[in-house]
Amino acid sequence: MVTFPNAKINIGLNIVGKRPDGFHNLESCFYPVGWADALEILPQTDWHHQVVSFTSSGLSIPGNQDSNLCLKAYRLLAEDFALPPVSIHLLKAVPIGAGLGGGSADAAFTIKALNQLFSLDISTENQQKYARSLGSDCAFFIENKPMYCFGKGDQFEETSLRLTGKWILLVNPGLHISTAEAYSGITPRVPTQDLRELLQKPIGQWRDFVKNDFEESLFKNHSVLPQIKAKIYDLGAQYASMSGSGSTVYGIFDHEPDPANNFQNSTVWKGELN
Ligand SMILES: C[C@@](CO)(OP(=O)(O)O)[C@H](O)COP(=O)(O)OP(=O)(O)OC[C@H]1O[C@@H](n2ccc(N)nc2=O)[C@H](O)[C@@H]1O
Ligand SMILES: Nc1ncnc2c1ncn2[C@@H]1O[C@H](COP(=O)(O)OP(=O)(O)O)[C@@H](O)[C@H]1O
Repeated sequence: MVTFPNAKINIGLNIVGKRPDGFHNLESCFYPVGWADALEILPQTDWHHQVVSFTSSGLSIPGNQDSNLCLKAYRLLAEDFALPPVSIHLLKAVPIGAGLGGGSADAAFTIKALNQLFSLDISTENQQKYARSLGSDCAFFIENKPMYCFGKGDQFEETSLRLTGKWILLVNPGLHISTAEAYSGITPRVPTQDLRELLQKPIGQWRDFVKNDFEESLFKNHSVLPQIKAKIYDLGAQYASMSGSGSTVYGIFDHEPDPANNFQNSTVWKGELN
């Protein structure tokens, strides 16, 4: 089976408080985008095949293969189900440590693929429970549709926000910002305006109201980030922001953008939103 674990963007991201478990409570709208890895999971009938093998190609993934989130997801399900041996191959295309949730998507799509491949009959809710234990934004990718998220980013409320047909431009300057590092630069605060209400305003007004709390500290330390954001607005974006804990900056357009030579040394992706 081949599936395509896609990235997400954060539209608005408020870090509202620190939790007793050391994590932070946040409020954000998570929106799926088309930039994706390719994940192949093949059942192995060969009796001497090891229980699970993992290989990857494309972008190189930091850390050893054994800690890959796809393997972690397999092993997690194997605690509760008699899973047949499989070989997993991941073609990594979504930048890593980029605020796009790429690793979390791989984990969630592994859970979904194993569930389907072996007819495990795990409910959506229980798939989300498994995903939650692998990463805070992992559960989002089980349903993989626009959601207002809160708690650790692992609790959801339906949103009517749809940007179908709009264009998105994603610019990743290759700066690896670890999520833990980004959170350490934040002073949490409860926002004065409810993000759900702000997102009901016309998209052209979001610029003044819809904020990503990580921008303040990270833009100070990494000047390339505000430069990219300004260029995206220059290209005619209706709204631009950094996604998650960075370093990807995105723009939403009502037409196909032409990034031309504006973003040398960055990886650029564009596509239509669903
Ligand atoms: C910032 C966000 C916003 O969407 O996205 P990304 O930038 O990673 O895409 C998420 O909160 C990232 O979630 P995720 O990447 O799954 O985080 P995890 O692996 O669970 O945690 C990594 C580290 O980030 C910090 N962390 C994470 C989530 C959270 N709600 N509070 C935290 O303080 C903790 O220090 C934790 O050890
Ligand atoms: N399949 C995977 N894809 C990307 N990163 C992975 C994967 N498996 C494990 N990781 C680890 O997760 C880290 C990326 O997590 P994070 O900083 O939250 O980035 P992202 O924004 O891509 O979710 C990497 O440093 C890497 O060591």
